[in-house]
Amino acid sequence: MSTPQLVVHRDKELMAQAAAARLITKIVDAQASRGSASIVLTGGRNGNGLLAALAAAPARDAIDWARLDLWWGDERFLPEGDPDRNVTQARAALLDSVPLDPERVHAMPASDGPHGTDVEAAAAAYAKELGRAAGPENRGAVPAFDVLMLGVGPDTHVASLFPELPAVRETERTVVGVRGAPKPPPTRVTLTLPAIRAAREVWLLAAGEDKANAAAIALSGAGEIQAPAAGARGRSRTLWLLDTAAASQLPRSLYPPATP
Ligand SMILES: O=C(O)[C@H](O)[C@@H](O)[C@H](O)[C@H](O)COP(=O)(O)O
Repeated sequence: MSTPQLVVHRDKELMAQAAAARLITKIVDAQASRGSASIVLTGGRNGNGLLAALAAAPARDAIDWARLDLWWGDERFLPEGDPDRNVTQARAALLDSVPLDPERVHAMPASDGPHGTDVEAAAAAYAKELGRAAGPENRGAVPAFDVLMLGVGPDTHVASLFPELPAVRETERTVVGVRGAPKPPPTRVTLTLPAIRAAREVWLLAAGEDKANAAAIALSGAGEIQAPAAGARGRSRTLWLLDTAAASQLPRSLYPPATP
């Protein structure tokens, strides 16, 4: 697993624009080398801010939208179309305005879908969908996502992996249901750390003063059960994208980088 690298931007707007530019390049490169790209989206203000910046970026149409798979790191287990669902917000920010292949937009199940309110059945169905998309080189578990993005919560949660709750301790399953999440809504579906770590690159997004403590804890050697963001690592790259406010409490040894 890769060691985190940090990129600190002046403010959250610039962070969103720079991350969107970075994502366009990643997708175009993956499509050039492998024929298609697979990206895992995150909810939250920063994840949606990035999608809105991508929608406004002139270079966005360098992406071949029909050869892009979109997955989600977590979802609030609510009815289809609920404004609080991550997929609803992503559609409004970007997805509805680009020519994606609907078959390749892998939204997590809604609470009024085929599994009803059974969140574990919904999680198992998503795990199966991921398994179908995974090549044999990935042992059938999850695809080797090109980029998996995660917003970081003020309590160091990522996806719906909250400190000390059972989901963050999962070592076998790739997707689990969450009940009793400290942030509403309490019922959610989430990728687990093993699924997150299958990604080539993991990008953690943190902007604002309320993230400063979480970033400092997660980047200072905390354990992943207490600080889930600390366990979110990519196979070849782990990138923390921060604004100066979120970076303000990082240990001096991490930021600014030491000069040679
Ligand atoms: O499911 C949720 O309740 C949110 O999506 C949450 O997980 C969010 O991603 C982080 O708290 C970061 O949020 P911001 O990017 O809004 O700071």
